[in-house]
Amino acid sequence: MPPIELDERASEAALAIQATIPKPPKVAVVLGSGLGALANRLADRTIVPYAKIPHFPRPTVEGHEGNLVSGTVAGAPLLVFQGRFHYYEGYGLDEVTFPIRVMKRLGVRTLILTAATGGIDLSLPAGTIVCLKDHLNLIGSNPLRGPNDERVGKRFPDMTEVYSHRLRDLAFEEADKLGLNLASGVYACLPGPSYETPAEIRMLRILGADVVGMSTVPEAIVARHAGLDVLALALVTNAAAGVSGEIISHADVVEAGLKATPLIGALIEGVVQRLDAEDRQGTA
Ligand SMILES: O=P(O)(O)O[C@H]1O[C@H](CO)[C@@H](O)[C@H]1O
Ligand code: HPA
Repeated sequence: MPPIELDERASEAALAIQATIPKPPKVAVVLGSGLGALANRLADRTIVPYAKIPHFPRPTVEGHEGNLVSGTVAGAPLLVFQGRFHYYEGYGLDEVTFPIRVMKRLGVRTLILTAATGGIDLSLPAGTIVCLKDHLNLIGSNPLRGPNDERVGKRFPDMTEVYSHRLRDLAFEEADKLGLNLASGVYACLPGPSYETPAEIRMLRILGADVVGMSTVPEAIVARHAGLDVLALALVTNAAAGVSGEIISHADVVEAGLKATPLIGALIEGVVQRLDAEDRQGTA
C-alpha cells in the first residue's frame, strides 16, 4: 500500500472518530490479551466500535473486543484501544499498526502499550508486570517497510530510546506508590501464532530477551517514527516454553490478564494522572 493511500485511510478513520469524539485525549492505551476489562474502569465513556470506523481492521482473537473507548480516569482523559491486531491473524504490518497512524492524526502524544507475555527470565513469574526498556524485533519484517511518508517521520528513525526514559521513571514512581514491584526487561517479538519451543526460548534468553510475545514491537516502531512517546507494560501471563514445563494455552493467558487487570489498571491510572497534571502545568 503506498504511503499516500495509507495516509488517506488513516485521515478518514480519524475524521470519523472525531465526529463522535471531537476532542480526543492526548494519551492512548492499547490493551493486550485479557486486559480488555481495563476499559470498563473509565468514567464518562464514549464507545466507538472498530466496525464503525472506516478502514479499521477487526480483531479475530479471543480477549480483544474491538472498541475505541474515550473517557476519564480520576478526571484525566484517556483513549483506550480495546483490542489490537496481530501479524499472525493474517494482517499486514500496515494494518497491525493502523491504530497508531490514526491516533497520531487524532493528536495523541503519549502511547501506553500493554501486552500478555511469556516469562523467559526465571525471576519473572506469572503475574509480574514488566516495564519494557528495549525490544528485539524478530517478526521478520518492519512496519516502516515501503516508501516513507516524510510528513510523518524520517526514512531512518533512530531507535536508541524506543521506550521513553521519562515515562519509565514515572511508571516506577507510580508503582512504588502502589507497593508494586515493577520489573524491567527486554521484549522479544515473534510472529506467532504457535508458541515458542523450549529451544527457541533458550535462544531468546541468550539474545537478551526477558519476555516474549507476538505484538507491541510493530506498534512501538510506528509510534516512534511518528514522534509519539511510548511506555510499554508487559504482563507475564505464563512461564515461557520449557521454563516450568507447563503447557501454554491462550485461555490461561486471557485468564491471567483478567486477574491482573486491577493492578495494571491502577498503575496505568497513576501514570495517566501524572501526565494530565504535567499537561495542565504546561510541562508535558
Ligand atoms: O500481545 P497480546 O495482544 O497481549 O497477546 C499475546 O497473547 C497471545 C497469545 O496468547 C498473542 O497474541 C500474544 O501476543
Ligand atoms: O509464552 C508466550 N509466548 C508468546 N506470546 C505470548 N503471549 C502470552 N504468553 C506468550
